[in-house]
Order: sequence, then C-alpha cells, then structure tokens
Amino acid sequence: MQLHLQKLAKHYTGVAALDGIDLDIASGELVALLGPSGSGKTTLLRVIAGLLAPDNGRVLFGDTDATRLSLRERNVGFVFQHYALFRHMTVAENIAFGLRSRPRSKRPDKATIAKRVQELLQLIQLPEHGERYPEQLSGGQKQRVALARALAIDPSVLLLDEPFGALDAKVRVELRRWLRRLHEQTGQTTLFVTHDQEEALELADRVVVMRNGRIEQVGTPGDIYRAPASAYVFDFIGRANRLRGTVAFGSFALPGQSLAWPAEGQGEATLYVRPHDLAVVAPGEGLPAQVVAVQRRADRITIELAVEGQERALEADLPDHVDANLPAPGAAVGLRPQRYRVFGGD
Ligand SMILES: Nc1ncnc2c1ncn2[C@@H]1O[C@H](COP(=O)(O)OP(=O)(O)OP(=O)(O)O)[C@@H](O)[C@H]1O
Repeated sequence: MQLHLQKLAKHYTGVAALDGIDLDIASGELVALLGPSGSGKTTLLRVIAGLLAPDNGRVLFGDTDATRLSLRERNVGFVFQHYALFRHMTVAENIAFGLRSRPRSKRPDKATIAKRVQELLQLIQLPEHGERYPEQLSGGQKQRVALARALAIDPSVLLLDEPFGALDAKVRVELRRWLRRLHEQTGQTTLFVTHDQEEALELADRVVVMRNGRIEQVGTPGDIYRAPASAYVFDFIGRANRLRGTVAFGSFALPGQSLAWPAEGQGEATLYVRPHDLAVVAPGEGLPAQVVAVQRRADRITIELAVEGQERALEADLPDHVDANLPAPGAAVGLRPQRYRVFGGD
C-alpha cells in the first residue's frame, strides 16, 4: 500500500503539532519518523491511523482519500510503546483478537484463524508460547506478540510508535534487528516513530527528520548521515564539533586564522565536523589546537581539544588500536577537518 500525505496540519492552542507535512511512502517501505520530543511524530502517526483528524490536508491510502475514514476502515495495524496486551487472554487469543472481532460476514472461520495465529507465532519466533498469558512473557516477547496482533489483520500499513522504547538497551538492539528481518519477510509498508537516531539509521529504508511539526529532511540513512541538510540535522544525527567563523568569497575562515576551507554562502557561519572526521596532525600543520584531555572509551580514544577564540571544546576520535604517539594533555597539535559541512548562522 502506498501512502500519500498532503499538506497535513494540526494545531493545538499555541502549538503547530503538524505544520504542513507532505510525504509519499512507497509500498513496502520501512520509514522512520525521527525527531526530539514534541516535534510532532506521534501526532502524525495518529493522523495516519485515523485516531486524530487533521485540521487541514489529506491522507491517501493508494488512490483512496482516507482522511475521513475510521481506524477500522483504514485497516491499519499499530503498536505503541505501552500498548499492553489483554492480560486475561492467552498469547494466541491476543493475536486472534483483530480477526475474531470482525463482523460475522468478514470473519474467517475458526480453523483459518487458528492457522493464521500459528503462522504468526512462527513469524515472531514464539511457536510454543500460544497458551501462555502476557505476564509469563518478557518485555521483548510481549512487544513481539503486540506486533503479531497488529499483523494478524493483514493491515494496509503498520504503524509503530516507539515500540521498543520501554525495553532495555540490549533487548532494543536485538529487537530492531529482528524487526528489520521481519520486514524483509513480510514486505509490509511500515512507519516507525523513534527519537533514537541510531535506531532510525539502522532500521529504516528512509528517515524523515522532524522539527516543530515540519519535515526538516527526508533521505536514506546514508544521505541523512553524510549529507545533513541543516545544522539541526547534523546535530541531531550524531556527535558534532562546531567551529564558528565567517564565509567570504567561497571560503570559511576562523577569526584570527589564515587557514580557510572551501564553503558556500556569505557572512557568519559554523563549520560542523564529526569527531571521527577531525584528524589530529603535527603542530604547525592545520588548525592550531591544544590537547585538553585524552579519554579512553570502549571502542575509541577521544581527544578533547581547545582552539583559541572558540568557546566550545572539540573532540577528535581515534580508533582504539592507535596507542603509540598519543598526544599528552597540554600538547600543541594541528587539526584538519576531513569531511565537514558549513551552515550559515550559529
Ligand atoms: N492533545 C494535545 N493538546 C495540546 N497539545 C498537544 C496535544 N497533543 C500534542 N500536543 C503538542 O503537539 C506537539 C507535538 O506533540 P507530539 O506528541 O506529536 O510530539 P512527539 O514528537 O511525538 O513527541 P514525543 O517523542 O515526546 O512523543 C507538542 O508540542 C505537544 O505538546
């Protein structure tokens, strides 16, 4: 099922929760809606589901205008972070619920439902758990059952709102990999809300970065990471160093420095560079800096650096196997941004 969102707007007193959202989602795509708290992700998902009417704009499911259709008519499957299973029903009964509660004319017979439940239990890798009750499952298993329940009705789209948000970090990582494999098996058009950039980049075919009810950038995880369209996206997607300076005649320069880097635009600007793209070189080469601290992390060594005239310290990452020739705190070094982006303003 393709999905087309056109000029969607939703206002609350004093807040534009959605402020003109245009987005086309291809059939079979797994799309992540990524943004900080309050950026409008949940509102957008609820409008797509039919749980919330937009003030303006349209939601199309394929060629059908679904804007005024109910949740049931849209036949969407959804899983929310705290969308608890029915406690008094077994896992199998939970999964069968959507099919059993259909009107008689559309309800499959008992044997068909039982077969479908068994297929779904296989799919979520809990084939032996059908007769258990939710309280006999782990958090991750519960969310897998919630997913099976959403899939049971053969939904037109699957909507997931931070489905793994309440789980611990390790289970989260396992489940998102599992979800990716599941998606490859089912080919179900899926929208996935998260505020975790790592989750979005690892899982999605495309990532939609939201800010204040608007779409800031849409792209593949590679596009978003390597070519962030704005300072906001650069900052949100990973660790970022900032150097404030000015752009003139096609070059970015720092105050009081003769060094310059090619850049577009004019006036005050900020150069953004990720810690692993900031090379530490010999003093006298590159941008003069002083080592403030050397921190050993599990997977890298991070050098904290100060550059004269810059308020913020910088960080450069080295692979953890580079042990020889580590600069000591206080040492003078040079810095060379190897990949960077320059955006106007602060
Ligand atoms: N029922 C409501 N009444 C008033 N304001 C609301 C309501 N629902 C959402 N908002 C506001 O709309 C904006 C978007 O909220 P939304 O829940 O969509 O954001 P979100 O990106 O999903 O955030 P989170 O990650 O915290 O769930 C916020 O400023 C929120 O305060």
